[in-house]
Amino acid sequence: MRLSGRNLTCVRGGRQVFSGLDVSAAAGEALAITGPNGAGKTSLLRVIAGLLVPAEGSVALEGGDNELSLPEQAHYLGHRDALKPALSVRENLSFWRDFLGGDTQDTQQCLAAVALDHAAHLPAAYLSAGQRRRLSIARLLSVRRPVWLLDEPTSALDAAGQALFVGLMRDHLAGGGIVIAATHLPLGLDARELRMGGTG
Ligand SMILES: Nc1ncnc2c1ncn2[C@@H]1O[C@H](COP(=O)(O)OP(=O)(O)OP(=O)(O)O)[C@@H](O)[C@H]1O
Repeated sequence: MRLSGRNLTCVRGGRQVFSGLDVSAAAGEALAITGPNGAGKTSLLRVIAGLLVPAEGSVALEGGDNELSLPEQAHYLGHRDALKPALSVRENLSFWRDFLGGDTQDTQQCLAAVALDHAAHLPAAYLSAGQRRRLSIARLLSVRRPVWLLDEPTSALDAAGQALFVGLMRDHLAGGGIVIAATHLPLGLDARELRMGGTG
């Protein structure tokens, strides 16, 4: 399996954010997208996730499931944790698992994997920033998808949370998954780097 984007150009608000960009990652590989604020890291992730249409170029996943589109085979973990504050931790995760569908996993086990099982009954509104991030990470586990697109995934995580997440990324890579992460911090695992330049 290989994800490849060719000759990608992204225009936002009438301004070219990047152009002629190639990006690729093979099964079992982590790619760290780095660069200064405004370089276009989030924009690139959103193009790969199918949330932004590139002005030029295209992205494809070779060797994936031919019946599914790339966005259907990818998780996008953005800056903001997409949680419903009035729902409990468990209900939030169940919602995402049912919404995303496909190869679903046991909710309680996913919460245990991010050390949130003790808080399963709490409304998401009560969670700390780090706990909200852990719940978002549990979404990656609740439905198996080969491509993880992560925007600053370790923001708000404490040292234990970062170590836990590194372990989950390693497991995902060992299972033939792909990780593409926009980050200002080292990912904590072997990763190829794609450095994006600032455009001022
Ligand atoms: N909705 C939008 N409309 C217009 N311009 C936008 C929009 N979203 C982002 N941009 C612009 O696109 C450029 C790239 O933004 P992007 O968020 O991709 O950068 P980034 O590298 O992820 O930055 P950071 O490190 O600060 O997260 C910025 O100049 C930003 O102002």
